[in-house]
Amino acid sequence: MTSLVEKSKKICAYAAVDENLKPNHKIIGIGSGSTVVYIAERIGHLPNKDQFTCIPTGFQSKQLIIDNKLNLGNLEEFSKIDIAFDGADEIDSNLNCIKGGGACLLQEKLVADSADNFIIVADDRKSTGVLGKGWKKGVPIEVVPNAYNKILNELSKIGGNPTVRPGTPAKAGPVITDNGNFIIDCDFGEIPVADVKDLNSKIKAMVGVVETGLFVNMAQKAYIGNADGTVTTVSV
Ligand SMILES: O=C(CO)[C@H](O)[C@H](O)COP(=O)(O)O
Repeated sequence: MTSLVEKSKKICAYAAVDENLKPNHKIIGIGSGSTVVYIAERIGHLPNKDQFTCIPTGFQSKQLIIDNKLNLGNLEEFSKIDIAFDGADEIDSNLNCIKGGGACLLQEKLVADSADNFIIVADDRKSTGVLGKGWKKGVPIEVVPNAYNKILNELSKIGGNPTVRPGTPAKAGPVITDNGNFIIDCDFGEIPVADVKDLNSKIKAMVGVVETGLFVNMAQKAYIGNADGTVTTVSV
């Protein structure tokens, strides 16, 4: 039986596609995770699906595009994306997000940054208003492998509690991203909305950091699927 959470992922994803994908859109960014599965599914059901080229944010995303028989593109060829849809691990009241729970944050941020419209889809557990309130695993940070120890020290110095994400039990040693890097998850406790941008800049300034999972002022809209079957839309 489909769980309420799964249903809420589906309704928000379907609503996001139905209300935002326009006839003039040609290039679509497809994010990663379990909620965007329904984004690809919905686009795959459209009679005009052949008019779109979809840009993936990682291995799983690429498979979603292929499985739904959508046209697959890449950022090298299409550097300007009309609209991108993605999930989130947590969303604050300004639509800043923590992303990277699935270790795809670098490609996700590249696609979001290239998109004219960036739409978040998530079930209502993710919309807490303050980053770090519900998502307790920390901010995902992609780092060059041989810099991890240096960056662990630097993150501790700015008040974080960092750990290298383990690949166990599937793999001994750290998770390796689609880009061949490590992920550090760094808990900063609750991050006030006014502090998110500054924290992101501090982490980005550390040499060896490739990208952070803090998506600051990137999303224009979020579609939140509620357990009662309704969808809440938030815009900035
Ligand atoms: O950032 C991500 C992957 O890196 C995902 O978008 C995020 O983890 C949300 O996933 P889900 O829709 O399964 O909750």
